[in-house]
Amino acid sequence: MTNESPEEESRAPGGGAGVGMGAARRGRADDNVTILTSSMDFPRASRSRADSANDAAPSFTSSVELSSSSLETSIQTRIFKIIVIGDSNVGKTCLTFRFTGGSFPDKTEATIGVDFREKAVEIEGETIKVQVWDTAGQERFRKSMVEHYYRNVHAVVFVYDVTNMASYRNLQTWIEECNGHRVSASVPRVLVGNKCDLVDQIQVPSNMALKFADAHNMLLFETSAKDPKESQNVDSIFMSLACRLKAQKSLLYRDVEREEGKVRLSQETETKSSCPC
Ligand SMILES: Nc1nc2c(ncn2[C@@H]2O[C@H](COP(=O)(O)OP(=O)(O)OP(=O)(O)O)[C@@H](O)[C@H]2O)c(=O)[nH]1
Repeated sequence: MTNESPEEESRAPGGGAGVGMGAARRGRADDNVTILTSSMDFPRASRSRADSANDAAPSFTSSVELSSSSLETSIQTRIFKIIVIGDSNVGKTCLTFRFTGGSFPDKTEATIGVDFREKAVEIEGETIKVQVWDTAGQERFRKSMVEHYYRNVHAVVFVYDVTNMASYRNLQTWIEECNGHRVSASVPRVLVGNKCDLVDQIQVPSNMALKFADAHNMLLFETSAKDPKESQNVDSIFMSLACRLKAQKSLLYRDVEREEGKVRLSQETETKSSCPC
């Protein structure tokens, strides 16, 4: 299956990985992509209890219950699960907040376990729910949850802080953790350098990050969850993944049809080429 090699599709237009406060992606006017609802912030019981990692488990359970209560909607609407991974304090919560809520949170606390946020978007006429899992960066708040993060994941966003070289160096560890949980190579991954608004404090040069992204077949986004001018670029991180996932699924449908001996491509496959992402 051609789109089972995300490496090719992950390149920014023009061949190389995209970089530079989203310049490569800004030109992609989302003509075929509409954000339908502002956001849905799932109950965040986990934030109020910082005592132990085990406290995170009830929070997860309550979110699962919420999901099953909206089963009817889920049957009609595809859900893409995207997890956001990286060191503590790199801005994972702020990025997910910016995408799902359109704003920068006044105050954040360390994520305990996981927070879920969801946003409905329309891509080529199909409504898709992008479910973002904002994971804890601190080891002590991750322990009991890691298996849940990676289960049935559709895409992964690796985040580092451009003003913190250690957070960049640690990316290798996060990638190893991801691979260690048997996340398939066909699961799209992107790299995000956050806090680009702090121009005087940048420690991670773009070309270094670009090489790393290239070596791992990832698209690179350098952006800022804080800078409102970057909000479209933050949206592009998640929308590019949603578009790729939609395209992948379309090809899967096509392959099923082939197996059944049908030659004609499904309509969804035919519309793939018009996806702006
Ligand atoms: N200047 C600047 N600060 C940011 C940006 N994004 C996040 N921050 C700040 O960085 C700090 C950490 O942000 P979080 O989003 O909570 O970090 P996190 O990666 O979710 O941290 P954990 O939950 O511990 O894993 C907060 O003080 C944010 O206000 C950004 O783009 N620019």
